[in-house]
Amino acid sequence: MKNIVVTGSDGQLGRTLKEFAQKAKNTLFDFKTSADLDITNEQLVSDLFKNQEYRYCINCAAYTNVEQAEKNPDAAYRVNSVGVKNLAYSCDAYGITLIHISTDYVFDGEKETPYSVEDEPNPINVYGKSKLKGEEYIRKTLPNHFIVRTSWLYSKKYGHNFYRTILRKALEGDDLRVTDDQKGCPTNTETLAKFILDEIIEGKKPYGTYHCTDGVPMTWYDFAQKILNENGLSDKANLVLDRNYRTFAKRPKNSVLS
Ligand SMILES: NC(=O)C1=CN([C@@H]2O[C@H](COP(=O)(O)OP(=O)(O)OC[C@H]3O[C@@H](n4cnc5c(N)ncnc54)[C@H](O)[C@@H]3O)[C@@H](O)[C@H]2O)C=CC1
Repeated sequence: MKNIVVTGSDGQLGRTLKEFAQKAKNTLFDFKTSADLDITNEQLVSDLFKNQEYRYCINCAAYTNVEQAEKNPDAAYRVNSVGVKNLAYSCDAYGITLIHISTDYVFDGEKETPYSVEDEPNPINVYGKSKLKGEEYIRKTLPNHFIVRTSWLYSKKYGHNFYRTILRKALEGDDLRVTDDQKGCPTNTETLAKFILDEIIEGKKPYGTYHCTDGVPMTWYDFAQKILNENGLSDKANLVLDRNYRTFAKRPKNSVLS
């Protein structure tokens, strides 16, 4: 019987894993929301891991608001770096394998071709820097780890994400102003959840760093078009290419992961 704890289980990936967990055989899941377990609290993490016989920890907990992270870097580092360090230390102490999710935003976006796991990270915003620090703590302290970088993550059912926002605004009849100055691979949380459960845990992949995306590079504008097409809204919605769209945080121009 595999015993798996999922941290940050109230986010879009956590909720997708919860749905998939119902079908998993010979596996016991313990889903911890941010209210059940604050990963920034070292003592709480250690007490929980000491008293349970977990074999894996899937860390879905993160500070994911890229814009807010610029304004409140301490909060981002607390969760994405210190919180991850706490998990890595306790996983090491109690023989637990850590499956941690990271991001395409560890790269600066200057490369013309897709980023491979061997490419040198060089984040250009606080979110990316805080996530890279988390990766580094894991590599330093815990041999039995998987770091899975993904990109432009969305769920059709859960949470706040680009897919759901475009759909909602289109249905409300709002103008959709979207930029095309970044390229990445949108990734459904279902793809990532399957990769974690089927390939990493069941497939027994070797420890290390992996990239997992839906594999089709596009701009945000292309993605918006795809969402509208998929939902039969292309003719009704007013999608406008907005090259003046500015964000507070710098974003990599190309964050396509190989
Ligand atoms: N959303 C995206 O576009 C991308 C996300 N990722 C990564 O994928 C992973 C999953 O992301 P999502 O499901 O989209 O995020 P999300 O924002 O939907 O969920 C994150 C969860 O972490 C929880 N959390 C925050 N602080 C916590 C703390 N101190 N202790 C415990 N839980 C805490 C939140 O309550 C939330 O439920 C994250 O590691 C994220 O960095 C990577 C690339 C892109």
